[in-house]
Amino acid sequence: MDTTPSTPNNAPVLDALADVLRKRRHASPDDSYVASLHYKGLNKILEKLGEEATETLLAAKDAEHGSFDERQALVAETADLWFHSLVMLSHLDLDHQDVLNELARRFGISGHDEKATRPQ
Ligand SMILES: N=c1c2ncn([C@@H]3O[C@H](COP(=O)(O)OP(=O)(O)OP(=O)(O)O)[C@@H](O)[C@H]3O)c2ncn1[C@@H]1O[C@H](COP(=O)(O)O)[C@@H](O)[C@H]1O
Repeated sequence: MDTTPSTPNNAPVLDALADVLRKRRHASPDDSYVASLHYKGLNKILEKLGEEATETLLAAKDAEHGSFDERQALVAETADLWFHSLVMLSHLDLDHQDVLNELARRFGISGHDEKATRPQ
């Protein structure tokens, strides 16, 4: 039985967001945060992504033995990280579907087994 998850339509928010991000490529940077990131370019997007990654790992440490609020803060930081990752992909003419396809391709392949097949 094929247990590979189907990617189409299992993430409607991501589909809708990717559409918005594409449309913001040529929008006015004064009217849109996403357009302002595209306008400033890849280095700015990567700087934001790095900041969000750091904020996420700090939030994860707080959440490890933390309160409900600290766990919610981790969810919010992770959403910021995902969002800025999606902006990066969009800036480079990629999107979440490319990543979901790669995860689907890997699905069910043990990381240990995959690593063992790599050239030495
Ligand atoms: N999901 C998001 C989203 N998540 C986070 N952010 C923004 O990401 C920014 C970065 O957060 P920070 O707290 O790091 O910002 P900051 O520290 O004030 O930033 P700096 O000025 O210091 O660089 C904030 O302005 C957040 O509002 C988002 N901005 C937009 N979206 C989505 O993108 C769509 C398009 O947004 P606009 O382009 O603004 O219309 C929206 O409808 C949403 O669906």
